[in-house]
Amino acid sequence: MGRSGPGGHELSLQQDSSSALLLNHYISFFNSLLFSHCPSQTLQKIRMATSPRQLVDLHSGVTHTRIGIWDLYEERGKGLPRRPDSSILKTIVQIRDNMPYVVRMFKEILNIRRVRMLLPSFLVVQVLDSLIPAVSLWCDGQLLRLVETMMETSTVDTTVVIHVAVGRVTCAVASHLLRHIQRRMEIPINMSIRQFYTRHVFHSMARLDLPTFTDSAVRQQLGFVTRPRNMHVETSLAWEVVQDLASLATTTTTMISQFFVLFTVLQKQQDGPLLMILGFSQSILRWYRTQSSVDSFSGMGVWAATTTNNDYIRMQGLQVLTFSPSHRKELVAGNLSEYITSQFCESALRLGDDAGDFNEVYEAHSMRKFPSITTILRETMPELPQIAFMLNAVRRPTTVPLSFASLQLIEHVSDSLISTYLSPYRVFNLTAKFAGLRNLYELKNVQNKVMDGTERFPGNQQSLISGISVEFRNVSFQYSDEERYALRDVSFRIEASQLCVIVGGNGSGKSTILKLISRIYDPTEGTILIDNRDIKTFRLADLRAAMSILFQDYTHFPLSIGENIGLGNPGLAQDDDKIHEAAKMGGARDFIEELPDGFSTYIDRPVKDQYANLPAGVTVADDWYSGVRNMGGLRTSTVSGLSGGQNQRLALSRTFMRSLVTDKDSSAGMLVFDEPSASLDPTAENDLFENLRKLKGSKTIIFSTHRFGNLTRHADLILYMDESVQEQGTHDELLKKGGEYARIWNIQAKPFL
Ligand SMILES: Nc1ncnc2c1ncn2[C@@H]1O[C@H](COP(=O)(O)OP(=O)(O)OP(=O)(O)O)[C@@H](O)[C@H]1O
Repeated sequence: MGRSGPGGHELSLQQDSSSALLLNHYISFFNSLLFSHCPSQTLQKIRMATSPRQLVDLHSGVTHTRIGIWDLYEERGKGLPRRPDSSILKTIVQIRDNMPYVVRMFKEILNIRRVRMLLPSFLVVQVLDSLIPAVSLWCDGQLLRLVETMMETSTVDTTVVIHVAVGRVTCAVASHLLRHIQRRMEIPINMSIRQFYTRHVFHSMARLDLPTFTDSAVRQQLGFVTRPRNMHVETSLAWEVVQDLASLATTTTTMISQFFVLFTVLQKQQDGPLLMILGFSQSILRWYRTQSSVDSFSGMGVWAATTTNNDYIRMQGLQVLTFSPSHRKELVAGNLSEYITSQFCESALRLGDDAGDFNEVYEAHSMRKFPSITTILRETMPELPQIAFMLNAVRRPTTVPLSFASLQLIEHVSDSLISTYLSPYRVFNLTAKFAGLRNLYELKNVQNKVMDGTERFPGNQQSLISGISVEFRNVSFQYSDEERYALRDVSFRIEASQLCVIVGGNGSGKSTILKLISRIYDPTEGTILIDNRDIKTFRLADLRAAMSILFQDYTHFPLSIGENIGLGNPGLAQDDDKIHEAAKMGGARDFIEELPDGFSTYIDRPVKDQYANLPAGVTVADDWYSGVRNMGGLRTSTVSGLSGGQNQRLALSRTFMRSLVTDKDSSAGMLVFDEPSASLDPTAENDLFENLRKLKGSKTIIFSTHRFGNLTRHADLILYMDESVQEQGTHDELLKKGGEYARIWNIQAKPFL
């Protein structure tokens, strides 16, 4: 367990391992009793696990501690700030900087009619509520006076007793009523504010392009603004700020009024000042005790923990494999259950019971140490005022009951005072919320990375009828944070109304070309020309309206099937006839019409029906709910999963929405398909190719695929990709060339022709 210099570390670990070998045989034996459901041969295979604990200096300042299966590395003395930007000065500066956003928020929410009507009344009710503790304290003070008179004269003043009783009951009833009224007003205020800011955030987010939306800094900004703030009630950030500020103001009112009452009550008491000092110092010492214990963990400084224990890592992996629904299909089909159970048991036995997650293991480890003298002293300090009180009581025993009651009263007030004003969390919380408000307002100023152009496209709408030309000139592209180039020095030209098929292996850059054509990204180097002009000069909205793109990783929107298709052309998204026509073109109409709600069916409805708490084992389909479900027309579920091919037909229908509805309405001059036929059955694939061949000559079609088949033979241009364009030409030219394209064609397509 001793320290050693660098290099001695591994050696001493091994020594410890061997000395623990015998012990672990016994551990394994006991474990075998525990894990009796594990196969017997498992037990024979068990090797020894050791949990040596060592403290070894790796290099100056960094210590390594072995805690069970975990390796903890600490850089002592290099304290991390307890919270980022936690200095008082920084906090004040942050609050000052963010104040304009808070003022703006107040102005805006007061423009909402319902809020303008309810918020002032809400604040008045809150202030009234905050005065109740002072009234209640006054009643307590009257009780103290009663005790005092009782001790002096041995009589009880019944009028005071009645006053106190009535006062207390009134306080309780008033408090309950005021809270009820607050809650009643709070819900509609919150709903109105939330609606207002949801619209604001929705607009700011919907306009973001892909590189900006996926940028980590933007995601952080979005996260703070959009994450659900409360598990049960979805409150808005703005409302939280209002609530926090109001609560700060009302707590201050409570404190001042309580102080005033306390002062009035105690000034008539002989040892009042002493009791004040004792009561407050007790609260401060108690606060200090809790603060110090909060400090102790962060006092560890910079640290990191890891485990290299294969058994532990594998056990975690096996648990995920077993409990996650996403692996269940393969687990069952692969007949894996017996194997993974035996593997899990083996690893569990080797590990023993002391392996757990780092926090648990660390806690167990730190509990072994005895508390230090300073910790014990710190724990006992809050008792000192009580001792002083008792010493004083010995001097004047007759005042004990009254002084004791007063002391309790003072402590109650001082405890809540200190926890309110000395709590750093409250201040930091408010500062963080102010910063969140700033993020919320700044969201609409986030600049998209793909800059918009200024020129209209096309200059003449009629020109789209004969397609769009595309040219890549020495284009290279790197995804952000990737070292590798996805495309390197790519050059080609597709003339207007040509059919171009891009082929190549996985990761060869086919999809990336399509993303650059639609300006999802801009090239890192080189230029893309559309109709002989730099693509960056055109307005993005025009460019995208002139193209119809089907991405490989097509997703369904959480909307109805009809709207999913309709959104292929937002201008016609409400036109049912066109949607049906597009569905027919995509080969989806027949199966959609068989669905329970036809084109109105949701594949995965974003709002779930609510049912009374289901007892274990009872499903929604059971009789209990049939009455309400039949009456309300509730369905057991939305459409349960579509096949891969049906999904692809929906995707094609969405693409056809823009391009093929009717020639008159069609605004797209270019159709771009990224591997659209992989899951289609042969008939559907054939229908698709027929449709595309018919369009040849009137629209530019770019089609990316792994499959060398019918379409490549009809292509005006084939690009064979592997990071850059390896071969290009027509089918016959490339076959004649006898390169990679010809080789793969011979393997893949020729035997079927
Ligand atoms: N969003 C991304 N972020 C980082 N790298 C990416 C991203 N998308 C693709 N890549 C990388 O860029 C390269 C080209 O990918 P691309 O998707 O263009 O290939 P592909 O030819 O379409 O492949 P496949 O046939 O498998 O669909 C690959 O190395 C891939 O890993």
